[in-house]
Amino acid sequence: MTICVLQAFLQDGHMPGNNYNNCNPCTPRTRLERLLREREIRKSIRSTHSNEEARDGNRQGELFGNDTTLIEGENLGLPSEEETWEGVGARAFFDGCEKQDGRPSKQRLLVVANRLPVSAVRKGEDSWQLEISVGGLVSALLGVKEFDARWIGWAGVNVPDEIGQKALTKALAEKRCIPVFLDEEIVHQYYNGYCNNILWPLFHYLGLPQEDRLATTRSFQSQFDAYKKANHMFAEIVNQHYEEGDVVWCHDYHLMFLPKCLKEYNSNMKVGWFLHTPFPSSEIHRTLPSRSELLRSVLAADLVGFHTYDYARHFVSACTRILGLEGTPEGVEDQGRLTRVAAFPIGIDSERFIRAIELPQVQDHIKELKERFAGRKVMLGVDRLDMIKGIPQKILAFEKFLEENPSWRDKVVLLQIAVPTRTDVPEYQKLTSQVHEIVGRINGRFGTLTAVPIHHLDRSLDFHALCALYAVTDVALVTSLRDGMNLVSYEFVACQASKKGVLILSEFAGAAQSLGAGAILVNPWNITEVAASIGYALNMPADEREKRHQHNFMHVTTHTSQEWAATFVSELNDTIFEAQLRTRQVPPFLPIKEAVNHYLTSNNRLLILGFNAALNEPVSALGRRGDQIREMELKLHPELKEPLKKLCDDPKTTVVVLSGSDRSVLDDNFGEYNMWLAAENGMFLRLTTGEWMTTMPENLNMEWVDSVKHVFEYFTERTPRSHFELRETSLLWNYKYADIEFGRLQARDMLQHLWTGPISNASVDVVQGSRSVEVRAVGVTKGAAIDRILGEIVHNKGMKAPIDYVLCVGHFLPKDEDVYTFFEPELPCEPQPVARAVVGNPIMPTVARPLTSKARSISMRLRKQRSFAMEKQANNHGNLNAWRPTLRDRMSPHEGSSVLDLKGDNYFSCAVARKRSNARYLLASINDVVTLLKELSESLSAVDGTNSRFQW
Ligand SMILES: O=P(O)(O)OC[C@H]1O[C@H](O[C@H]2O[C@H](CO)[C@@H](O)[C@H](O)[C@H]2O)[C@H](O)[C@@H](O)[C@@H]1O
Ligand SMILES: O=c1ccn([C@@H]2O[C@H](COP(=O)(O)OP(=O)(O)O)[C@@H](O)[C@H]2O)c(=O)[nH]1
Repeated sequence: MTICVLQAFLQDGHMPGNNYNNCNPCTPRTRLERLLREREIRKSIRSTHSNEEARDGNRQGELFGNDTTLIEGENLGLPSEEETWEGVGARAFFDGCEKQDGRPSKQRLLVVANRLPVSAVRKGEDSWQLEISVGGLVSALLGVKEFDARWIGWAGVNVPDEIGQKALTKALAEKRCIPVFLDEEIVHQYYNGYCNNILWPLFHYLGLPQEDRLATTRSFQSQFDAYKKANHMFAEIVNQHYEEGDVVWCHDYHLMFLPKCLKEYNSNMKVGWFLHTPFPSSEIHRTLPSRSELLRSVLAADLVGFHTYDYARHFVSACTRILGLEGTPEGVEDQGRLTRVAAFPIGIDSERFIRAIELPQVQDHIKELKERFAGRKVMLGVDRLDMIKGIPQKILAFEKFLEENPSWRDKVVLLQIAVPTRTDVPEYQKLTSQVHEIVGRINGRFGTLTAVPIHHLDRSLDFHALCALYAVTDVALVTSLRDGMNLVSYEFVACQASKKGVLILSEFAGAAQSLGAGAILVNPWNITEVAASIGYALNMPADEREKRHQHNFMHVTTHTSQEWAATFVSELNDTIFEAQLRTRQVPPFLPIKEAVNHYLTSNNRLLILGFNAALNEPVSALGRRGDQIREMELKLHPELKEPLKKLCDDPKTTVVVLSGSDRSVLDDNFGEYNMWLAAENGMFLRLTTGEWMTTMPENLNMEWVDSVKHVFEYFTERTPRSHFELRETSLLWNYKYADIEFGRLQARDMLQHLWTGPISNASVDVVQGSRSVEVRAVGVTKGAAIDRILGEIVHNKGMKAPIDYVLCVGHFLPKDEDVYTFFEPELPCEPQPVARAVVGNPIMPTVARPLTSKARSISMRLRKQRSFAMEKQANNHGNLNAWRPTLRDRMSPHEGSSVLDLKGDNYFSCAVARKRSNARYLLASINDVVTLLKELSESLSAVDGTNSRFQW
């Protein structure tokens, strides 16, 4: 559904379907407008659909098996092959998205999760019995019916033989399931080892196992290798079944590597990843040896989802702190690519539970239970037997309650369903014994000949028995030490329409964020508090129970699993739609070959190169800590030394390094080359064989320096690992080595002060970098300086032929991007007025000398030519496109010899590692700059000896 709507957007920018356009003519423009519109459509489809269902006699109830054992032909809630379409009433919304038979097609969805919704039990060489798997992930996804879904996963069993694999594949196909066959060794290392012994406890704040507690001979590394291998096996099966346009939805911590594998196979695949567990604070995640690799793999997805905002925030923070990437309110950005990160709280198929309570077999169960526990209040715990569920803590709190409230001892019973899980992992085996021991002790202590206070079951219940239990419960006790969401709490609420029992809920379960107002929230580690809450719940007056229940019931019935899945998929589609929009605004990558060819065929070339983040040595990925002294100095990339030398020595090439850095930094790095250095955004200029001179405008006001210095000192003192540079014409405060979040907060404060405080009236420009704040004299930009620099170069070289090739490469601040547009005829650009510098300026270096008058006159000529071009453009304002002046037009030699002779294709402006830019092209990283300059220099060697057309 969603994909059809969005595809139609992409094609013509209009919502498909006349009906829709008639009722609301506005076309959604923003992301939020689009998502709201989609939600409206979904609601409308759903209400039509449920009316039809009511008319047809409620089909959904039949879709779900009544027992945990399924025999062939029974359905799972996933529609069968024939049932891929429902909701005839939706047709109006699907014009242009119809199948050949006239029915709208549903969004195809590949759900990839470690565990299939069924586990297989072998009954013979080629016969299998399928049982519903237990766990929140399965329960939630079975409720999702709006998609043409297939489920890819492990069937929970080792099938070494081909006959068995074929038969199981066939049996699963009927349930729209596709198996991934993992052998025993992989399961042991990947599932029991890396997933359940490392990631699971870590993500639930239980820490990493000590290396000596990892299964004897198995090291962390071999488990991680198995994890990656298993993820590749999942990817292989996805690739086999993938069809263009499919949404691939990867689930959980088992498959953190999968998004990367899938994108490597097909970068156009729409990939979402959702985590069902908590994502811990970055301080916990950073203890994981494979922390960066896992984060990067997940970031390959288009959309990353979590149950709560907290988990999403932790993830973004881990990416910022561990990978050094940019976290934004939308997600995580890496070199212009955005991975959207958001919270999508899961829900349940509440209708299914509400309807189940009315079924005769459930009513029978309810009757039986009521009789069995007559005269006693029923307390209930339903959990997998997992250490995160806090079962021992729960039982101990119950013991404390009985101890302190003797009058309740024969009036209350705790039913604890503890579903065995991950039984091959030693920690889980230990937990089973521990729980048995505590239950035995308490029953021994408070039991009588005819009754015990705790009924503990080490098994799962079928759906109807579970619903009956939920319905007769007075107090549900969820004491998870950490829990991604906890659907048991939702299911309990859904089954309590008549009883309106009380929910005691751990504040460490994701569900606490949604059901917190109606439940009694507890800290499960505080046994005294939980015991007191039990007393409070058992004694709660009816009107309070009613109010609390209504609050929770409303949430559970509106935030369903259907809504959850539809929202996730809808956002995933929209994320891709937005990325496409963004891509259209992003310049293309530099065609290096073309740039080299034009370089070779030109006679007078000018290379303008930025330094910071364009030519410097990037910090190695492995050693990347970003906080060490050795990384703080700007150093020319070692691989650039040779090519740069060659380019500088070429008589037909002039190289200028144009940087914000001060003169000493440029002297240190480039002093040995035959090139021009333009320091402090072009305020100082020197040919490396000569002295520094200044191009600084004479009326530059620098009175603000002391006040700004004072502000920068203040923030530097209070922001560890930040530093500031006092340059001649600007001050730069840099926090790239500081704690990134703290640095950002400090920068916000600083900017606020600079923009609105006493300095706001000074003639300064405050320039915000990604991890810096710079204050410059007003009007100082690289673009403004280039005019004067060119004037000096042209004069100095006594240039005879015009410059017929310009390559301008840098990671420039947006403010300095006017350097790209300087050479562009189409874009307006205001050069700064040029005037002689004042040598006596308080912060002027004594060694710098002003521009020569000849250079100034050339620079003036350049500027005149520019305004002539712009005038021409302005005169054509009726039809701007009718006359587009080329640089040749602009620089036509009506004042003597021409300076520039650029056709559009001889000008290559290029932004490094930026997502949006006024440059014509992009280079992804410094490494690409290295490749480019190497190729240019090598091309010179290839044509060595042909330089006789020397034109200078
Ligand atoms: O498949 P198993 O290893 O036997 O484990 C069962 C599932 O446990 C986890 O469930 C989580 O998902 C629930 C729904 O989002 C959530 O409510 C709960 O808090 C989580 O613990 C696990 O994440 C699943 O992958 C397992 O299948
Ligand atoms: O005997 C049982 C006990 C539990 N469940 C289901 O197991 C899921 C547990 O999900 P939850 O989110 O609470 O925790 P998880 O086990 O996924 O960590 C719920 O949907 C329960 O209905 C079940 O089917 N049979």
